[in-house]
Formats: sequence, structure tokens, C-alpha cells
Amino acid sequence: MEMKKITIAVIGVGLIGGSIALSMRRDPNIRVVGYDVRQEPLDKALTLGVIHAGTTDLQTAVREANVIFLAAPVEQIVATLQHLQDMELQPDVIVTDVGSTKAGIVRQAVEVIPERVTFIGGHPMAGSHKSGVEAASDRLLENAYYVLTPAPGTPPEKVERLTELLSLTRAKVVQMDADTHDQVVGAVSHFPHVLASALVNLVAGYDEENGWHARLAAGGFRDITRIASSNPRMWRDVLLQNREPLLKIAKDWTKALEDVIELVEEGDPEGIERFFQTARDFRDGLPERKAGALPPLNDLYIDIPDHPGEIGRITTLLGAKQINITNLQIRETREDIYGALRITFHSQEEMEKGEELLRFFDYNVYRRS
Ligand SMILES: NC(=O)C1=CN([C@@H]2O[C@H](COP(=O)(O)OP(=O)(O)OC[C@H]3O[C@@H](n4cnc5c(N)ncnc54)[C@H](O)[C@@H]3O)[C@@H](O)[C@H]2O)C=CC1
Ligand SMILES: O=C(O)C(=O)Cc1ccc(O)cc1
Repeated sequence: MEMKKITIAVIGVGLIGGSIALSMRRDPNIRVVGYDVRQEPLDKALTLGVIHAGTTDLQTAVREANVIFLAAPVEQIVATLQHLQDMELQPDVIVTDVGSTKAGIVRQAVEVIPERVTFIGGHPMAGSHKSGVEAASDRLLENAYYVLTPAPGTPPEKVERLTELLSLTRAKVVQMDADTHDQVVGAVSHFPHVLASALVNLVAGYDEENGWHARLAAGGFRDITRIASSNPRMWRDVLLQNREPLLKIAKDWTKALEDVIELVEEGDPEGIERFFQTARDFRDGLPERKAGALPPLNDLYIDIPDHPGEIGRITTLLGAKQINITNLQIRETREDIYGALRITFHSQEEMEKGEELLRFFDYNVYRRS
């Protein structure tokens, strides 16, 4: 029996958009079209085999789509919702997003999305401090929660259809209302990013006076501040979108810190120990997320002009430097003059040597990190 082909449009082909695209590609009946405001991520995504086709024209990307994932930074998600108003879309289309905040986006969608279009807010609760399509992985969302925030009037069969599609990400799909989402995620994700960066900035100031701070910064400091390496532009937008819940959490935080300070001022050993014990009990009881263990990848992806002599040239260059490869694959030919070659190297070290060599000979070389 011929299976129905589905077209998915991914608007914003970065870390999350790329990871969703890769998950969707697990189903051979799904065609993924990527849209981005920049050509560069589209070129990379084609070379890395993340999307089937890419365009910088929004109408072209969404015209055939049965499901549209808005995966740009949150402020741009709101802007894209507005553009969709005037576009030609499939009659049964589902529009969803992956933004880290929900209430503002859902409110905007209600205002601007035409009635014939179903919008369902979404937020995969997994990510990375890395950004860009080169960090995308079809396993990024595995075992993570994926929150959907359907409005009360959303047809349940549409929510079911989206949930079924999202099973390709292997995430655990749950539903809650957008305000509850913003309060909870504000506390467990947004506010920790503020704290991590505030702590780093504080220590950076101390470090200007005394350079031992950066040098002695050990495991604890690094663990609690890992997320301070996240994308500043993205977090700027998240804070601006989730202002009210965050301001309330910040007030509660100030009070929590004042309580500890008081215990220290009073020199209260039991109180201080209880403070640490209470935190440890909750922290140790957190459910563990068993993400799929990622095997190390020794693959490089190379843009090559579409003629056979080029592959021979590349293998000769690598062979001359005794760089061993274990596999070579030509990815499906792209719609322009380039093809994409995937080379698997024997080891990480050989991959790095190969990368340097091929870049020296002016090839566009990408890794999927
Ligand atoms: N980074 C993370 O860990 C997580 C991020 N999110 C959400 O996912 C969304 C995307 O974040 P990332 O993938 O991390 O960012 P990213 O920086 O890796 O990718 C964003 C992509 O969107 C493109 N873009 C910018 N403006 C656009 C527009 N107007 N239309 C279409 N594309 C546009 C950029 O060129 C870029 O390729 C954000 O809304 C973020 O809140 C959700 C869960 C986790
Ligand atoms: O890397 C981390 O610890 C994160 O916090 C990942 C993350 C970032 C943004 C989200 O909206 C959801 C998850």
C-alpha cells in the first residue's frame, strides 16, 4: 500500500529546528523543507542531510506543508506568525513552535492566525548551550519532555496528530496551559540561566582584581555556570518574553538568599546544614533523564562540485597524507550544482587532520558536532 507523503516545514534551521528535521527524516514518507533568513544554515543543513530542500522564501517553504514548525528565536516566531496570515497554506495545516516561552506566543497566535489554521504551542525541554544546525542531532530530544500548550478550543484530533508525529523525536509529549508552562519553565530553566550568568559576571569582576579567580575556578563553578555559555541573543528574547513570571521568581530568590544570609549572620549551624540538606534531598530525587548515549562521530561532510573526478581528488589528497577513512558516501544530490560527500574517518585524530587538509584545499567542510 502506498503510504501518504507528508511535508514538514521547519522555519529556522538551527539547533532545535535541525534536530526536529533530523527526527522527522526517520520516516521515509516525510519530506522536510527548511526555511531560514540566512542562506548559510540552509547550505550546511543540505550538506549534513538535515533537510531535503531549503529556501529563503517563506511562501515557498510553507505552501505544501502539512505541519509547520516555527523554530526561530522567540521574537521571530511572533513575527513569522504575522507573516503566515497572508500566505497560501494547506487547508488542514498544523502550525506549531518550539519557543522556550509560551504565553506571549500563544496569545499572538490567537490574534493573527486565520481560523482555518490550527496553532499548537510547543516546547521541547532539551537543548544545549551550542547553537546552529551543525550541533543538531536526531537524538537531542530523546527521553526529554516535550510540552504542548493547546488552547481550550483546539480540536483534540489535531493535538493527537501532532503528538503522533512528535513520537519521531522519541520525546515524552505532555500538555499544560501556557501560563503554567511559563511559570514552571521560568523557575527551572530561564531563571537558572540568569543566575549562572550573574555569578559568572560577579566572578569576572573579582578576576579583574585578582587573576586567580579564573584559574582556580574548579568543578563546582564550572558545573553551575555551564549554561552561561548559551546564546546571549536567544536568552535576551526569552527574558523579554517571560518578564512577569521571572520578576516574581527573582523576588522569591532575593528572599531565599536573604534567609541564608541571615543564618550565616546568626552563625546558626543547624539552620545552615538544614538549608544544604533540604536542597540535596530535592536535587537527589530529581528524575533522571537517560539521554541516548551519543557515539563519537568521526564524520566530515564536504560540498563537492557534482562531477566524479572530485571524489578521486579528495581520496588522493587524504591518501597522500596517510589519513585512513573507513567509509565514503555520496549524499543525495542537491538541487543546485553541489553534491555532498560524507567521509567517515578511522579516528577522531584522523578526522581532524583530514578537516585541516581539505580546508587548506578550499573545500567547504562541516562536522555534525
Ligand atoms: N537552544 C536550546 O537549547 C533550546 C531552544 N529552544 C527554542 O528554539 C528556538 C531556536 O533556538 P536554537 O535552535 O537554539 O537557535 P539557533 O540559533 O541554533 O537557530 C535559530 C535559527 O533561526 C534562524 N532565524 C533567525 N531569524 C529567523 C526568522 N525570522 N525566520 C526564520 N529563521 C530565522 C537563524 O538564522 C538560525 O539559523 C528558540 O525559540 C528557542 O527559544 C527550545 C528548546 C531548547
Ligand atoms: O543546556 C541546558 O541545560 C538547558 O537549559 C537546555 C534548554 C535550553 C532552553 C530551553 O528552552 C530548554 C532547554
